[in-house]
Amino acid sequence: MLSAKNLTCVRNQRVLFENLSLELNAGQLMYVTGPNGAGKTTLLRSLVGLNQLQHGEITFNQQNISECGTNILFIGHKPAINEWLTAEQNLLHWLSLTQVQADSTELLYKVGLTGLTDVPVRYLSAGQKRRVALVRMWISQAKIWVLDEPFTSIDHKGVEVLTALFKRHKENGGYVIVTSHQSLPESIVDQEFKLAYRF
Ligand SMILES: Nc1ncnc2c1ncn2[C@@H]1O[C@H](COP(=O)(O)OP(=O)(O)OP(=O)(O)O)[C@@H](O)[C@H]1O
Repeated sequence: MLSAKNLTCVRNQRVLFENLSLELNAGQLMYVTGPNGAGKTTLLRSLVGLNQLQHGEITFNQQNISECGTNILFIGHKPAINEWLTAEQNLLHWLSLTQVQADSTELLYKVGLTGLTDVPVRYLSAGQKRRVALVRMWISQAKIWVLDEPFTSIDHKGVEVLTALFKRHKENGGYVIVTSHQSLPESIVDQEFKLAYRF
């Protein structure tokens, strides 16, 4: 179980959230919603230990989240990709950091990036760049996926592909925490967490 207890975060003298607690079980997806500036990104970064909190504790199966690095896949809303390299070169780099054996051509086909072998990422469209960033979901062995706005710039077909991937991850006992300003299919959402804007 992923558990967060009594999280408090203050930014620029504004309390974003206070005594916030949540729990997510294996095989569940949590959809974090809220207006611009409410603190969704801050909450997601906090959940994976990338953000300093004023107060609170986050554990995964009773272990502090800071000790669970290999079990977490975090994809932020800014694509953490090297734009001077091609999609395949980025993918090969990520593969080299894992024990996963995978065919890069097949993976790029799965994410809809076929035929862009020689194109540096900086020349790709916004949606194609997003797809490069998201390819990490296909090679990840992490149980916990924390995804900030994964659907931004992604077309209808791409959203369907991602939704199917979330479903498969859940069926395999994975955890998914996702923010989106687009609505998610109800069938894959187990919990909606509404973050209010605090003044
Ligand atoms: N490191 C930081 N230093 C100062 N202020 C910050 C920092 N990180 C976030 N904030 C502020 O915290 C607030 C919440 O930001 P956050 O990005 O978490 O919101 P959000 O709900 O994800 O918004 P959006 O829907 O627009 O993406 C914003 O007012 C932002 O300026």
